[in-house]
Amino acid sequence: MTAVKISVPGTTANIGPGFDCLGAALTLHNHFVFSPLEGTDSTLEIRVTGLEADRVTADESNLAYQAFAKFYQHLGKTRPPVAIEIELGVPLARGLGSSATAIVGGLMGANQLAEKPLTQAELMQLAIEIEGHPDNVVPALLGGCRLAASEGSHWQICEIPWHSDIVPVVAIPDFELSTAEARKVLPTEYSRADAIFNPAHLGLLLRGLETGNSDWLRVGTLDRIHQPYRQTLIPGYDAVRQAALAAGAYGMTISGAGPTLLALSSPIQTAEVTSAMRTAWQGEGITSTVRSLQIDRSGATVG
Ligand SMILES: Nc1ncnc2c1ncn2[C@@H]1O[C@H](COP(=O)(O)OP(=O)(O)OP(=O)(O)O)[C@@H](O)[C@H]1O
Ligand SMILES: N[C@@H](CCO)C(=O)O
Repeated sequence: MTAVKISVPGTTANIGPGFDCLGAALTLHNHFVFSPLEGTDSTLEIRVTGLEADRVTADESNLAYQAFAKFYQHLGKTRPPVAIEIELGVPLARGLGSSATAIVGGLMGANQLAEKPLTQAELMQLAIEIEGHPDNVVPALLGGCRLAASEGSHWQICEIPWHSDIVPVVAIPDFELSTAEARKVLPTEYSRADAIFNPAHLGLLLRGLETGNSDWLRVGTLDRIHQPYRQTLIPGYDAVRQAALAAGAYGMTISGAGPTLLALSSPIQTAEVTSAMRTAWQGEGITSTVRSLQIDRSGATVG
């Protein structure tokens, strides 16, 4: 078997009220190459290059390898010696689904090397089990904007139309926030008012994403499940949000678990929104990279 190459897009999860169920794939990618290791005693070699490469472990604790190992454990087979090359284009622990890329990359690499015993749906199920929630791994695997809802252990996945007039602008600060930390600050119980607020706003958001209706997007990005609790972990959140809205963004949310902030903008306002978010963060003493992206339609690809 020769080497297999897998490309996996980063993602923006939640998009406001869609906590743990809605996410979209973005046009920034991590690349993985899996090669059988032959003619050596070693069972694992990992090389990481690209963005903040020194922050990713190159041993058995590596998340892409953990997913690779989980695949063989699921099949009840011994995992083969493997060399993994990882080229990072998705910033780590910033709310852009870097962990989902590693999980999807590791599972797909293993499936290819094993000559595809699992279907895409089975890989998706395993990926959701490893990540613990579907909103990053599903769009990372399938591409597009996806809503995931479970019935017992079975998942219904629905593609959400994303209007061409909506540009995702991501403002990525130069500090990390791990998903585990950002989940710790969430309450375990919510009021009835909050339980009503979120599904109403999610419905509005989905119609806003489909139609490009600016009022539905503005109101539909509001949320009471995670953002009110997490925004305190993101210095400059209020300033960047006000700047993005003043520059004409339809709405602004925390991307995934943060700290990246996601503005939804019309194409004509994108340059202004981008510059306003960068300047607002600069005013708080925080350096950021602000990029306007597109929705990745392909998901994880082989070759
Ligand atoms: N390409 C990769 N290969 C191996 N491990 C990775 C890779 N990318 C990310 N990781 C691991 O995932 C961790 C980040 O996961 P975390 O869930 O905290 O953030 P995220 O996935 O970037 O954000 P979010 O889930 O909010 O979108 C990294 O610290 C690293 O351990
Ligand atoms: N839905 C997840 C996405 C980040 O992995 C969260 O907000 O915690």
